[in-house]
This record gives sequence, structure tokens and C-alpha cells, in this order.
Amino acid sequence: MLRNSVFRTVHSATKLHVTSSVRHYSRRALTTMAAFPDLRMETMVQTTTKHGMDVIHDPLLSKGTAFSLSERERLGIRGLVPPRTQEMDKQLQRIIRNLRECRTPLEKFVFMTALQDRNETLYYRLLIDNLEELSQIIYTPTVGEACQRFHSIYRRSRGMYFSSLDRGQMAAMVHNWPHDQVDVIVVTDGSRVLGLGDLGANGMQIPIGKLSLYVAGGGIRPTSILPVVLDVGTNNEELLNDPLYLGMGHRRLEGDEYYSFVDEWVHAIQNRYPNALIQFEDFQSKHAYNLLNKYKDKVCCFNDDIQSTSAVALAGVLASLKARGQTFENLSDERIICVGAGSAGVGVCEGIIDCMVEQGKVKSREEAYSRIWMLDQHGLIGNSNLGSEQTSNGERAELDERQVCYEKKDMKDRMSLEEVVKAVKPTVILGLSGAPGVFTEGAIRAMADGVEKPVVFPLSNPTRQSECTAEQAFEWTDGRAIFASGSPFKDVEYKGQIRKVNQLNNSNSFPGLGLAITTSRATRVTSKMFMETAVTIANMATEDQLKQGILFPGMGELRRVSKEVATRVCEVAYEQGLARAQLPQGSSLKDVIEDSMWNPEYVPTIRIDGHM
Ligand SMILES: NC(=O)C1=CN([C@@H]2O[C@H](COP(=O)(O)OP(=O)(O)OC[C@H]3O[C@@H](n4cnc5c(N)ncnc54)[C@H](O)[C@@H]3O)[C@@H](O)[C@H]2O)C=CC1
Ligand SMILES: CC(=O)C(=O)O
Ligand SMILES: [Mg+2]
Repeated sequence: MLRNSVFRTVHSATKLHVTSSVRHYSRRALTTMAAFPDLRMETMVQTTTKHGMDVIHDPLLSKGTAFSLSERERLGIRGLVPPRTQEMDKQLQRIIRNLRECRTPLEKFVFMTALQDRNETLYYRLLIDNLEELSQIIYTPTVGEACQRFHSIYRRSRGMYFSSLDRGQMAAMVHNWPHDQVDVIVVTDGSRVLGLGDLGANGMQIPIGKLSLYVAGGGIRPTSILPVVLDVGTNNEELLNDPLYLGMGHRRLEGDEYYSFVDEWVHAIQNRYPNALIQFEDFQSKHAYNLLNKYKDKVCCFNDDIQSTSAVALAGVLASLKARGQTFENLSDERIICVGAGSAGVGVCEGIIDCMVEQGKVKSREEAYSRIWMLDQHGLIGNSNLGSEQTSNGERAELDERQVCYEKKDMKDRMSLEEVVKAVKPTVILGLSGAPGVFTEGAIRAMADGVEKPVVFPLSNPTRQSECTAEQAFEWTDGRAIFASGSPFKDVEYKGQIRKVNQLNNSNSFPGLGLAITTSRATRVTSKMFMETAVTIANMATEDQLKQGILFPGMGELRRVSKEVATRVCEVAYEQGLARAQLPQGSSLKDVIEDSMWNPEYVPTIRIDGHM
């Protein structure tokens, strides 16, 4: 099935009419279908029971200076804002001018947070109109610094915290959240924040940043998102010793205590928001896979670092094949080195293996594993019976069942990256280690000796954790690299010519996925959805862009990417019998997706009686 659908270049979906496609959806899906909410009607006015200052201080209601005279009358705010009504364009002028005066990225971050806390409509308008620039503030790389400094820059609460004090209380606590409809939840335990390690409750900025991209890129409504930190403690000594730290001051819960804590939270959330999509984010490897395996078939959830990263990395490799004049079917001929054997590294490689197997050009899964060489902090996962290089990184813990699959029986254990490159002559090198600079000059130059167009993807975040810089990649490959990084780099001028860089981040995947799940009311997230996401993104660059080394649209086009991804994932949800929304008749799926995207604009505010 997948073999046929994955490798076509143009999805039939874009031509499909919903009326005809609904007909072949499974009986189960049809019998459980709910009416599709008419979001266009919902967004024509906003209603509130609030009055006076409560309206002005509610960021979801506030329009700042843009309230009309009649609204000021209706809402009891006449005289509480400056007299001249200024529309959004003027507000944006003022905001942009003030933003430009911030001296550092962190100052910009604090400025953006303050705007979000005052007026979310304006915040999202600004973000959408300047996604390329401002995603670097509210998301990687600046969000990393904001997490490290969370307890210093903290101003106002956003999201929910569930801590070790709350055991036994979570089912009641979830009702403290003020919104009855929640579509997407991003939850972290702060144990591996980007490549910055354990940041405990400071990790809250990650769910907030990811959810801002769900709204700005995926058109999810700001009232239906929920950022969550599970504060199970931290092992970060610096934070534990900092009197300003805002999280629990004990070491991390482990074992059964940890899993029962998470379980209580999942049940509490399911109880109040049974339809919400849960995104597990930045959980350390030892828990990431366990939690995913425990919940993926019971709850509508996924792990972003494992699954979304896998989709975008596969998209990058597939698009790079086209950029090298080959086709997707050449994937099984690739020789891939992956530096990093954690949840992201293993997740990404599993996605590539799945795709090779689906293509049917390898005889077995084992043969597919033979195309990928995996290194961790000790070096190559090789055969210790053939000898072992010593590294200064201490003893390697036992490999887990997923890592063992990549063991190379014919190569010495713990070989260095440069040795592996010389032995293997890779076509692609992936960095998911969080270790800055591990793509050494020797390794990348050796790679460039073996192939015409080396594919160099240092994917670790934030920028300073990157395995190499864009400049280094082009310098060491005589300008021949096809380059993508997790955090943004500027295009590089190499010998008078511009070399293009790509940002390969899971943000290309999750907003579109969330839009599809919300629109179709799908009950589960499946691996096919991620595979199709990869293919969709891999097909987005034009021939001309591919020639220049551009693999897919950049962050500035996230809304367009999300729409494409959502359309395809929505189709998959119906094909797999997982969707529950009955889509409106007579329009194309793409139009339905487009219409369901929230757009930040001011609509008339009407006061209603709370007792009605
Ligand atoms: N671009 C993107 O969209 C994404 C990027 N990432 C990045 O991937 C990185 C890793 O994430 P996880 O796998 O969750 O972390 P993890 O902690 O589970 O795994 C890190 C892996 O890197 C290895 N490693 C550490 N130092 C090394 C060194 N010097 N040489 C070789 N290997 C080394 C470790 O042994 C471990 O296998 C992070 O920096 C994260 O920001 C993660 C998800 C998405
Ligand atoms: C991008 C992301 O999810 C990470 O670096 O963890
Ligand atoms: Mg992450």
C-alpha cells in the first residue's frame, strides 16, 4: 500500500473532492463521525462575559488601542485606553520599532513574551508576518537561552505545572485550566532540553515556543493549546542550588514513581480533554521510548524528538537525493553515518530504515541496518571482539535493543568519526549528538574526498550545540556540501558565490500534523502519518531550488508547509479509519484545511450575560 502512495510525486489528494473521498472511508470512521465545526462562523465575533479592566488585561480578548468606540461602550472600557482608536497596522509599526531597539536576542525574547501576555492576536500577527526572523527568538536558538534563564526572566505564568506535590490531585487540577476545548498539548519533563541537558521546570519555554508555532504555522487557535511541565525534580545541581529556581528542589523521580506520576497526568488529561493531541517533548532517551510505547496505541499522542524529527530528516535525505540528480528509490544505496544514538538519532534512523524497507529495494530490515553506521559519545557502535578504541568518555552503558541493531560486526568498536568516514565513504552524515564541533575538519574533508556532493546535516540545537557550522561545512568540502542544520545559519559566501543553507527542524512537521489531527479529529497518530509527512516535504522544493541546494521551503513558509503536510496527514487519517470529523461536502480537502486555520485578526467583541 505504502509503496504505491509514498513515492508518487503529486498527491492525488490535492485533486480529491471531499464528497467522493468520504465515500471510501471505513465503516468505523463513518459511524463515529462528529459534525465538523464551522470555524469561519466561530471566528466572526468573539464573545465575553468580562467587563472593564478584565477585558483589557485578558490577552486573548485585548485589542489594546484597537477597540472601537462602540466596543469601548459595550465592554465598559471607555476612558480606560487612550482615546484614539488605532488599528492593527499602526500597532504593528510601533511594536516593530520597539522590537528593533532590543539589543540582544534574549531582550527580544522577553519583549515577545510581554506582547504575548498583553495581546495574543497582535503577537501572532507579528509572528506570522515575520516568521523567519522571529522564530529564531521564540524558538531555537534563543528559546534555549530563555530556558536556561527562565527563573531570572520569569514575569507571568503561562501553561500548567504538575509537580511531585500534586500526586493524587491531578484529575481535579486539570479543571483549573480556563478553557473547555484543548486541541494540542505539548508536555515536557525538562530532562533533555534541546542539547542543553536537564533544565527541570525551566523547560516550560519549550512547550510555549512549540505551541506558538502550532498557532502561527499550523493555524491552531490560541485558546485551544496547553503547555505543560511535569516537574518531577531535576538533577541539575546549579538549579538545585539556585534560590531563584522555580521548580521542585529535589532530584528527579525515577522508576515506578516516575511512570506512575506520568500515568496519573495522562489519565487526568484524558478525563477532561479526551480528544486532545499530546506531544511528548524533550524527555531524556531512557524515558522517551518507554512513554511512547506505553501510550501510542491508547492515546492520541506522539514523541516529537523521535517521530517528527524522523519525518523531517527523512524529508531532507530524500530531497537531497533529488538535488544530487537521483530519485527517492536510491535511498537504499546511501551510506549514512549518524552521530548520536539517543532518542533523536535512533528515531531518525528508524524512519530511514522504514522507508528503505517500504521501497522494497533491500531484501530485509537487517540489510537496511547495514547502510547506517551509528556513533555515540564513545565512537562507533562496532564489534568489541575485534578490539576497542579507548575514548575519554568513560564506560559505555549497555546498548539498548534499538541501538544494538546498528552494531557493525566487521568493524572495531568505538572507532572515531574520522576513522569511520575513511572506512565507509559516507554519502550522508547526520548529527544528533548535542555535542558541538564533533564533525571535525578531518572527518568532513575525508567525506568530501569520497563523494561529489556530501550531505552534511548537523541537526543539534541550539546553534552552539551544532556539530559544525555552515561555514565550516562549505569550507571543508570546497563549497560542495548540501547543508542543513537544526538551528538557523545564514547562507555562506564561498569564493564569491552564495551557498544555500537549510533549517531542518521538526517544526516543519508538528504544526501540520496538529492541524490534520484537529481538523479530522483523528484518534491516533501513526507512523504512516510521519512517513507521508516526509514525502510531502521532500516534494516541495522546485527543480531550480534543488539545483541551488535548497531542499524545502524555509521557516518563513511554515504555513504553506503545514497546509501541505496537514492535507496529506488528514487523508491518511481517513484512509486508516482514524478520523471522526465528518468533513463538509463539496470542497477539496485542502480548502477544508485552509478554512480551519485560525488567522490573527481583530473581530468585533460582544459582551454576553454570564447567566444566559
Ligand atoms: N533538528 C531537530 O529537529 C532536532 C534536533 N535534536 C537534537 O538532537 C540532539 C540529541 O537529542 P536526543 O537524541 O534526544 O539526546 P540524547 O541525549 O538522547 O542523545 C544524545 C546522543 O549523542 C551521543 N553523544 C554525546 N556526545 C557525543 C559525542 N561527543 N560524539 C558522538 N556522540 C555523542 C550520546 O551518546 C547519545 O547517544 C539534541 O541536541 C537535540 O537538540 C533533537 C530533536 C529534533
Ligand atoms: C527541535 C527539538 O525538538 C530539539 O532540538 O529537541
Ligand atoms: Mg525537542
